[in-house]
Amino acid sequence: MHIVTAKEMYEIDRFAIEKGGIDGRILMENAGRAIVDQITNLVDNTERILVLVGSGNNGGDGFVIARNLLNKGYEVIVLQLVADEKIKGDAAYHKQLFINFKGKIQLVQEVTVVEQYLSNADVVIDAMLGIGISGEVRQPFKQVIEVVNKLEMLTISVDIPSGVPADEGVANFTAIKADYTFVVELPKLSLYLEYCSPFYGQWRLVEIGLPHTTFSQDNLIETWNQKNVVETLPKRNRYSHKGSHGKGLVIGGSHTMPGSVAMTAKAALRSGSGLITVGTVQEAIPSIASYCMEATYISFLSNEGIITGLPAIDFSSYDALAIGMGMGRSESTASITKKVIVDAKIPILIDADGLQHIKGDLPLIKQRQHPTVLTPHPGEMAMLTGYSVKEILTSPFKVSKQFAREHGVYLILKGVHTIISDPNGRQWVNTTGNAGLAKGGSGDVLSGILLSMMMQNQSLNDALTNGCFIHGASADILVSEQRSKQDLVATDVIDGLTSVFRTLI
Ligand SMILES: NC(=O)C1=CN([C@@H]2O[C@H](COP(=O)(O)OP(=O)(O)OC[C@H]3O[C@@H](n4cnc5c(N)ncnc54)[C@H](O)[C@@H]3O)[C@@H](O)[C@H]2O)[C@H](O)CC1
Ligand SMILES: [K+]
Repeated sequence: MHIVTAKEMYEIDRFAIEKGGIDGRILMENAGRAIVDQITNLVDNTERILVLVGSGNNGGDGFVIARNLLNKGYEVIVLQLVADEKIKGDAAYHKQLFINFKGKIQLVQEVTVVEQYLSNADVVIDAMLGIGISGEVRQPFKQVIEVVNKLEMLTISVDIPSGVPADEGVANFTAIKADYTFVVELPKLSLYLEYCSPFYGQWRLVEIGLPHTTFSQDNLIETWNQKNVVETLPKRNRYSHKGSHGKGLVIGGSHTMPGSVAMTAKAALRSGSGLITVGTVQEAIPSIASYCMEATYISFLSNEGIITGLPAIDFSSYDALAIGMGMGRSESTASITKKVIVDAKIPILIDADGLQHIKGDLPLIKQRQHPTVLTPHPGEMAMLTGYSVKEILTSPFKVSKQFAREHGVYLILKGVHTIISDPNGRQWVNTTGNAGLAKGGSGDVLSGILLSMMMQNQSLNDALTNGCFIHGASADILVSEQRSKQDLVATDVIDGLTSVFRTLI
């Protein structure tokens, strides 16, 4: 499903009205009624409802909601926070309908008066500001937002919690902290920004009759969900053999960090790879092999438990490789990473310490004729780009698209909402995963799943989006059935893969 910016949402709206011929007042009616259907599941009609409306169409939705709740026997008051003349067009039409239906509207701009009304209500519907917000929230909205947040009453936002920007790039704002948000037709970008999404509370889309098209193909951002995985993940052929599912190489590990490559290898095997070989230091092989008996091993030259030399490897005998996990950050591991980037004429995934090593070698990556996948978390992304972590979290879509295009890489920016970008600038947001994954080793497991997916018979975009989905889905199933976010560890996520493959896909 497309994720839209405010500009794209307005384009779709304009298309529906101007080319499609649908009346904007009907869209507003549809929005309000669809949201009322949701509200009636949450609130019973003995509760007193206060609807806060602003000057735009978000306020217009508020009038439709108020009228339809009134029709259903709810006690509703609308507090209009702007002067009458500010309410125009479709919103004015629906305001008039509410009046005709004997609805009560109070024009209030004093925050103390708003506070009195709030103290006599059980539920507040926030229809102050929608996707049309620009700049900092002005008065009286700012104070009203602060009062609503302080009271901690059930708060339901229309389309977007008032004050939250629709798009990325705005780091500081004052906004309603909603319990529920009913998002009109398509998800807005800010739903997938970790500093904005908590404001939405629980959210759901409501359909109002708009087409799900976006017009600027340049900016395609989509969610990747179970339906997409089911459609794209290749089925295992009855007549396939181990060679049909990929032969992968994992390079990394050190004497003090054997677990990382062990988890990558095991996760790759548990996600369908045919054969996995681990290239690591001699000292680490016995412990890794006892955990991952299905893999084969290449012993790398080492000194004090750190890889120092790359043996002769025929990279062309592998379908893909992953490098960097637990490798350490020495000069020798840096030069090995560089050599692999140049010599291996196969798809490569670079993670963890490998990412630290490539900062100065990005031109080498651009020259590669085979795909390169980078899997940074925001801290590593900051290291690679020179932006601060805050800047990356404020504009993760823009920063990752720019980077993927500029360096010709597939980029997986890991986070609460992992963003997958391809070298053409297309982007997807993963929809699975939970806070239980914020632990050491999660990234190693993800790398293994991705390596495996890269070797199956699917496009690289599908492989990476499917891999991210499967990783998060394993954690989600575990947390809902046997583990908690507290005790979940990375190896559980490998064990949980079986539930994902058996039940979800
Ligand atoms: N197709 C759709 O998506 C539909 C959406 N609907 C709803 O309409 C809003 C968007 O409406 P719009 O009139 O464009 O903007 P807003 O209501 O969000 O607000 C504009 C309003 O607010 C004033 N304003 C702007 N910035 C600020 C600020 N910083 N502080 C205070 N006031 C501000 C501005 O002057 C305008 O008057 C969308 O979210 C949906 O809820 C339709 O109902 C159905 C179709
Ligand atoms: K709102």
